[in-house]
Amino acid sequence: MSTSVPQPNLFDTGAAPASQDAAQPQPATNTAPNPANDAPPEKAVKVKAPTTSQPDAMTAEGYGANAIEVLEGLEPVRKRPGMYIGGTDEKAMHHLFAEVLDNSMDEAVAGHAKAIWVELDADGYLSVRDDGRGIPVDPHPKYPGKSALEVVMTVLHSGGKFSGKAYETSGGLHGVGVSVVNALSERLEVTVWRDGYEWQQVFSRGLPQGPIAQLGPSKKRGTRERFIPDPEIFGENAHFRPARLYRMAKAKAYLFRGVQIYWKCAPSLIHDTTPAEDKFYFPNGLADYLAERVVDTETVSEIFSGRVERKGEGGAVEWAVVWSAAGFGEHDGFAQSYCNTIPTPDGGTHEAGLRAALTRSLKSYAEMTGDKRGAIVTAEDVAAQAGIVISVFIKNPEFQGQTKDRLSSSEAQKLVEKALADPFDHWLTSSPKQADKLLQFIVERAEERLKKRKDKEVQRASATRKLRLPGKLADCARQDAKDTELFLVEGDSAGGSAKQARNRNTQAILPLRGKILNVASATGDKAKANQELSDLGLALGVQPGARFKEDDLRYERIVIMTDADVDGAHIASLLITYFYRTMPGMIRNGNLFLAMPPLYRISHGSKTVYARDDAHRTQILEKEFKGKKPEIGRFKGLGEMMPAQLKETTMDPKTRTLARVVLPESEDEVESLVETLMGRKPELRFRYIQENAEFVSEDLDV
Ligand SMILES: Nc1ncnc2c1ncn2[C@@H]1O[C@H](COP(=O)(O)OP(=O)(O)OP(=O)(O)O)[C@@H](O)[C@H]1O
Ligand SMILES: [Mg+2]
Ligand SMILES: [Mg+2]
Repeated sequence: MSTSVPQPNLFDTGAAPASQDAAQPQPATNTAPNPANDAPPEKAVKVKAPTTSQPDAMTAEGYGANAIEVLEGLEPVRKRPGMYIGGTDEKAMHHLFAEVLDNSMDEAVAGHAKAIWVELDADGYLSVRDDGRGIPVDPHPKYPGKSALEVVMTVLHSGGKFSGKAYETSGGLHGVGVSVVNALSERLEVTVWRDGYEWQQVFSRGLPQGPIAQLGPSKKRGTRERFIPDPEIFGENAHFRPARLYRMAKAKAYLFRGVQIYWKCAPSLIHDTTPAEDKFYFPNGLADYLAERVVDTETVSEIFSGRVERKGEGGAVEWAVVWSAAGFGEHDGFAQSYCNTIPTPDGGTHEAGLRAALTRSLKSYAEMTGDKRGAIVTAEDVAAQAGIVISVFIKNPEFQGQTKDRLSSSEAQKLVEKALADPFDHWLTSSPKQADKLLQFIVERAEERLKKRKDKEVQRASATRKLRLPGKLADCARQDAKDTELFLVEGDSAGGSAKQARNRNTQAILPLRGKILNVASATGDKAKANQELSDLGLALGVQPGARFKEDDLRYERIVIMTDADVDGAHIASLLITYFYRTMPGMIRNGNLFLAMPPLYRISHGSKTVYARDDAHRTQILEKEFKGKKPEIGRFKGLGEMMPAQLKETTMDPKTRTLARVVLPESEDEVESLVETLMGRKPELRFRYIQENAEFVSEDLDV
């Protein structure tokens, strides 16, 4: 209700001066009379009881009981068709057909009809006839003067499917369907053959065009509805599409093997390959459907199909499942489900029950045959590449929402799980060869899923880290760690050569300013050393110390590549010590390596051999160049080598030698090792690296 809030009456053009009594409560125009109000008489005249003829009924003041309308009969359907058929587009219009067909299917499923005739005439009329019991035509006890047929056609929520007496399991649920079709049809004729007579009643936009008429005796049985959608609702240009009707009719026939559906369409309406006449009859039901669907698909197994009926309990389950490695057309897998022949495109409890049953049986088969990998299989893996069709018939189904798109009856899940368990167990054990193949296939799906998840994690992790990678890192292209290498190179010039010599895909280069790395005996610029070390940590993807996690390592191998001289040895020892102190797990795991760049290049004629050190040189001279006077060159550093040389001698996995850094076995050795490496005697360090026998084991790279 409106209240008398004090308001400057800005719009008042009447006699009362607004300014004078602006502070006084002003009765707003059109409020209900208020006897306690001291309003001036001329204003009271304006106040009158609301009537429907009031022009401003849309204002808040006009919103009274009169604004609350009750739509009678089928009016609401014509006012809000979207609420009943999901819109007024072509899809919605074809839903009219579904409603009428569903009613005939209910009659067939209930065991009273055997055949359904669908016919689209040249003038746009669609008719659906069945040979069922016929809609009752006797007078309705609650609506004097009206036949049951007229009630069914004109009263929402009227029908024979509420109690479960006339129909045990039905797609019809709300008693709304055919009345909606009637409301939205320009003209609808119902013909009923029943009790020896033919009856007919005609409607237009839901309104009877006369009483029900008895046309004469007939031995036929059944119901026919012939109708044309109302152009006022669907538009002048809306027409039924033969191909669409054909598809819908055929799909229904698969869902109930006890029905034959005859299709006929005026040839003048057909502009594609849709047949003008056809008959749908599928004695193997869903198995027939799936077989037809996968006719060009290579499948992993035969179709697993079956039907279980709970006699007397009003429940039945029918299913067909097959797996394909290549997928089904554009889909890897698909699931089509139905409840009481109503499609449930959003799935629901029946689909869940099927997945659960298949998964459980498959896992127990794996266990029975001693295949441990069955443990990782989930319902998701089972369904990922499966073509699934399932249809259940249950009493009082519950759907989510008005559109019946998703089944929510928990009973359906139990029913399906129970129904499928034994047949699938049996199917598996009766053909072990096929079962093993299927199990193998599904285990692979599970492994794929796990791998994908892991890859995703790695990718995500490296994507976030990538943002923080040190600028001087030349990263490799590969995102996951497998088979990748990080070369820690001394100095920018060697870094440049290494960048040219590397395999971009798997090898990354991080140039380091080695000298400032001496963390243990650091006397110099600590801040710069820290920057260097934090760059190193970022590149590796790990954190030093307690938070080090091996799995974070961004590369499989970390290769220290320094010059083959005293300085190089020093830097290598500093790095090894740093890793040893802060991330020993990396060494223990065998991720840390030393590159073995040559010190000498020995060539004679076209023959070139590289020597790691003096001893190696002596050995080579004796073995390879005996009696000759080869040219011997000494590399002053990595930066001096041609990229191709560096690649061949030190970096290319096919030709290089890497030494894996291993931890000494005992604590004592570790102590003396650190002393040797970190002490202030460079000669010791140098010798140590040169004779790295106990410390570095040579590992030919694979
Ligand atoms: N072909 C038919 N043969 C026999 N009875 C029918 C037929 N079509 C409709 N009926 C009767 O008319 C009733 C109303 O049909 P309608 O389609 O309006 O509602 P419903 O099928 O009960 O539920 P829903 O609104 O979910 O379709 C049905 O319950 C049934 O009793
Ligand atoms: Mg219905
Ligand atoms: Mg009805």
